Amino acid sequence: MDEQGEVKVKNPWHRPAFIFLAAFIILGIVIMVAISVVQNKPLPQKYKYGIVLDAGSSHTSVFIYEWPAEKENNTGMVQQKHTCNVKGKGISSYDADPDGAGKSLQDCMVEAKQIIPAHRHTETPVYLGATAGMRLLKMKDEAASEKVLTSVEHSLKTYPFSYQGARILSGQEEGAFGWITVNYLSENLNKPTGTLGALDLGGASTQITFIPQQDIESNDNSIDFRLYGNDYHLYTHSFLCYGKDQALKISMSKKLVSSHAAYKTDPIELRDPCFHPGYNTTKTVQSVFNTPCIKAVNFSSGYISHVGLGNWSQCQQSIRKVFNTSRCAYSKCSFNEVFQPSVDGQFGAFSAFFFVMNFLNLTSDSLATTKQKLATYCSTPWGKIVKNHPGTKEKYLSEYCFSGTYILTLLEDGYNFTSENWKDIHFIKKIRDSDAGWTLGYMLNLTNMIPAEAPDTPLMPYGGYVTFMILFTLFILVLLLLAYLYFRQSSRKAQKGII
Ligand SMILES: O=c1[nH]cnc2c1ncn2[C@@H]1O[C@H](COP(=O)(O)OP(=O)(O)O)[C@@H](O)[C@H]1O
Ligand SMILES: [Ca+2]
Repeated sequence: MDEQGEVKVKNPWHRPAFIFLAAFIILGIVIMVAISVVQNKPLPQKYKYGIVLDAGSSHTSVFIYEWPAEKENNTGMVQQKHTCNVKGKGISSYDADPDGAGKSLQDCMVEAKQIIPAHRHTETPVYLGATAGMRLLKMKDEAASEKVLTSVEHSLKTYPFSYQGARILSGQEEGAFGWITVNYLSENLNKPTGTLGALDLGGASTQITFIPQQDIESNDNSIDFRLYGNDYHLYTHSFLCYGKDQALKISMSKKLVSSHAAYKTDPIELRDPCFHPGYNTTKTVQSVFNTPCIKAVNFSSGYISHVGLGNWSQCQQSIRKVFNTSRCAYSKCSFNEVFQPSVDGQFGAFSAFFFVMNFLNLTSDSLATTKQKLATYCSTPWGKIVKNHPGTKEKYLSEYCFSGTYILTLLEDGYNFTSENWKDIHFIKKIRDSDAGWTLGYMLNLTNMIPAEAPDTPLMPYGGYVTFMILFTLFILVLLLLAYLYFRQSSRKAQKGII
């Protein structure tokens, strides 16, 4: 009994090393909890949806977009989930039958109902934006354009989605939203890298938008944005009547007006270098002159015999007459007295720029080679062209020589691209599986999905966070194990002392 009273048992819990170890563990747990709170990331991911109808001059397309609900303010998160092409022509062609415009959207809207999960329907916004076809109809017959818009509005309101409006976009909006789309999809907006200029060719108008190196001398052509904490000062212009379908009408009307034969023969003969040799089709005068882009003229006949000559250089000469480059009230102009700074940087050329150049296989050649190949293509007999492309719509097929030459002339003589910077034009349809065009930029803007300031970024990327948590947990387990071993050894020593 006395022996026991003499042995001093040292309490291992009071050793400084142990206190240090315990403090370390507590600190570790506190850090882990703090990071978990900051990094809190709910799973599984929920998706949201948005619908934009692109009511173009030639046709309407319905775009369905999808994005993770928690990440809507991060760049590059919205993706195109589905597109549906509305059967028939664009809504502006329903001027004499406005109800038909609304009805034409039915099939694609039913498809949208099937694609978007039902529980998301009521919160899914639907926007319809009409472009140059409706701008022209409004010029020609404002009441008719309003009836068409009312008809599509009634139709869109019958679906379970959240209808947000149907309106005609201005040319500046069309250009600016196209620019936002291509730069959002290329993830250029929150990085210090350069941006991509946007070239959009439609049927009734064409847009050019880019960040210029020099001052913008006309207010009409200037747009300012603040996106993700960066200021953007954009040059943009939309040429109404310079889409490829209207440009073809203008070009044909000029040929008809300048040809004496046009006033005498029946049908009027139009010998056209922009169509293939052997091409010979009867068209109505009305089909060329039915646009506010051309002044009405009286002819001897209501019919045109459109005869192809297949001469590329003559074709280009005739197209040059469509651009007026004689006067400019600014330091520089593109054409028709419109201010345009020198083109600068890389450009994405989409919509009909892509359709035409891709069909002609001219998306990656030098300017000189492009001209040579196009000249050969235009001189190819019509019969051979039809035989070589059995699946292609004859209207598109007959017009590719004109459209290709128009694109070249617009880019070189209109916008002043040269053989040096031709390689900076990238003919594109999609970027990361989403179509280049104004629709995505329009929706991002209206849903406030591009914040003016950069959103707060998490402390560390998700992968890094998971790795950190695993390593940290392992580290703490090892510390606990060491503490246990140390405690056991100390107790044993103490017990040996007792014995
Ligand atoms: O596969 C194709 N080959 C050639 N042209 C096409 C093809 N698909 C669409 N297009 C053309 O692209 C243009 C699209 O213009 P859109 O209808 O968007 O008019 P807008 O933008 O002037 O309102 C039209 O000229 C149409 O004919
Ligand atoms: Ca368009």
